[in-house]
Amino acid sequence: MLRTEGVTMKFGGLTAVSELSLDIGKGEIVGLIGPNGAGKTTAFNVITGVTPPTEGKVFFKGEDVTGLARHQVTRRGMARTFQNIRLFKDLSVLENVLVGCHLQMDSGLFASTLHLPGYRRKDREARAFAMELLAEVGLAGEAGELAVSLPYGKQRRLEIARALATRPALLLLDEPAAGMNPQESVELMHFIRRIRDQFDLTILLIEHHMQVVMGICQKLWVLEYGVTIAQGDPAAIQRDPKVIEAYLGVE
Ligand SMILES: Nc1ncnc2c1ncn2[C@@H]1O[C@H](COP(=O)(O)OP(=O)(O)OP(=O)(O)O)[C@@H](O)[C@H]1O
Repeated sequence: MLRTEGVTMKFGGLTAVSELSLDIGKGEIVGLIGPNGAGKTTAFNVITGVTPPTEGKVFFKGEDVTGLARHQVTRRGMARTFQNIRLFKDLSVLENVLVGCHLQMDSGLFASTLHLPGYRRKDREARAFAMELLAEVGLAGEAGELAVSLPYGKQRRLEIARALATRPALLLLDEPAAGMNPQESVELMHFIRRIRDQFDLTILLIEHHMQVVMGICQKLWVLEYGVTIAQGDPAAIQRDPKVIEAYLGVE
């Protein structure tokens, strides 16, 4: 589903990501972990087309998507959430999800401005789909409220619903458990597994919360200063001396 070949990202003299080679199969839940500043978010930015890599290639569903713009990557079925929640604060919960739906709709500005019949039908369908997604993430009752009025955990779910609205095959989650208590984290694990099954997703997540990482990821890549220091299943990673020293030891 997703493969990167020797992806390197340099900012001036700093190598934020060095020769990262990921290989993620359809339906897998995979974790990208490492201490602060290890290059995880930079890797997400390269994969999702925010910045082209300095070197290396990104393949998505077998296609070379290196250097494509963000909207082109979205169209091909990749969606993400952000470490710092990025919702449209002045829009309602429903409208936030509709933004995601419209990113995937192919009617142009012309049709939408003139409110042509085809557009109106698509708009109705988008609203129905958005309401379905809100029901899935447990926010149907809050559809008309302002996004900013939701408590933190619900804003995270809304961000995921908006990402799902683009009908992705691959979902990238940047620290989905950030700021959650242990009970919320357990619920989040069930939630992530459920949406993976229900929406036929492949999931790549960045997470510091070890209980979540070890609980749901089938495979892990561990970065330190941009370098991949370990890769494998959670049990092997937990035993890896380099990982213990670099990361788990300081938890
Ligand atoms: N646009 C940029 N310009 C210059 N340096 C950058 C830029 N983006 C990231 N960096 C640097 O690249 C390194 C990796 O940062 P990145 O945010 O990818 O790490 P991270 O693993 O996501 O960290 P965290 O867990 O704190 O989010 C850091 O040293 C950071 O300061």
